[in-house]
Amino acid sequence: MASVPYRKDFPVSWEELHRNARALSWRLLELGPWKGIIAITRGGMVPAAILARELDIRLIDTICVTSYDKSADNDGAAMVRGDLNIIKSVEGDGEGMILIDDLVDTGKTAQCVRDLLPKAHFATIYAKPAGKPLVDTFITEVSQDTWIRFPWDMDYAFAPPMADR
Ligand SMILES: O=P(O)(O)OC[C@H]1O[C@H](OP(=O)(O)OP(=O)(O)O)[C@H](O)[C@@H]1O
Ligand SMILES: Nc1nc2[nH]cnc2c(=O)[nH]1
Ligand SMILES: [Mg+2]
Repeated sequence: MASVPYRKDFPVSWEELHRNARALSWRLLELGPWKGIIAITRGGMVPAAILARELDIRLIDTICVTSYDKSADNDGAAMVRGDLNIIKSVEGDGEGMILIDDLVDTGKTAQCVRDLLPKAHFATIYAKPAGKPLVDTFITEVSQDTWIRFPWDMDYAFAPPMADR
């Protein structure tokens, strides 16, 4: 699929993220029982912590991945996509495990981790259309041309009046 330019900015607050992660927990609670959670670093770690609390899961593992070339600049939306690199994987096929990430965009990360852990239940908070078919459970769909800004990537800053923008 040809890459889609990001035209819209979608800032997410801590409160909104927490609410969505709890909504995801409700859905997953109905689908359990679960043996544990595998968080896809780094974006999957905060959702994993919230799921673990709500589902009373103590077994949390990580699959450690880098995908975007951080050399372009520090703004994710402007970053150049690089090859996916698995720094650390998980033993087994993922059976009984929730595999969690913050979002699925092109589906490149999802495809890679699904190939490694084919029996895991892959869940995300946000999904864009290109990656949506690879996700078993997600909460909120956003358009392909939207860049989601997570609370851990943002700081409080002055916003100029709309008339001045
Ligand atoms: O569907 P894709 O196009 O593969 O994009 C989705 C992935 O991109 C982001 O991670 P990123 O690689 O930016 O790293 P991070 O989680 O460490 O921030 C996000 O957390 C997903 O893991
Ligand atoms: N923060 C963030 N990272 C991404 N990686 C791929 N798509 C996105 C996105 O929309 N937001
Ligand atoms: Mg990620």
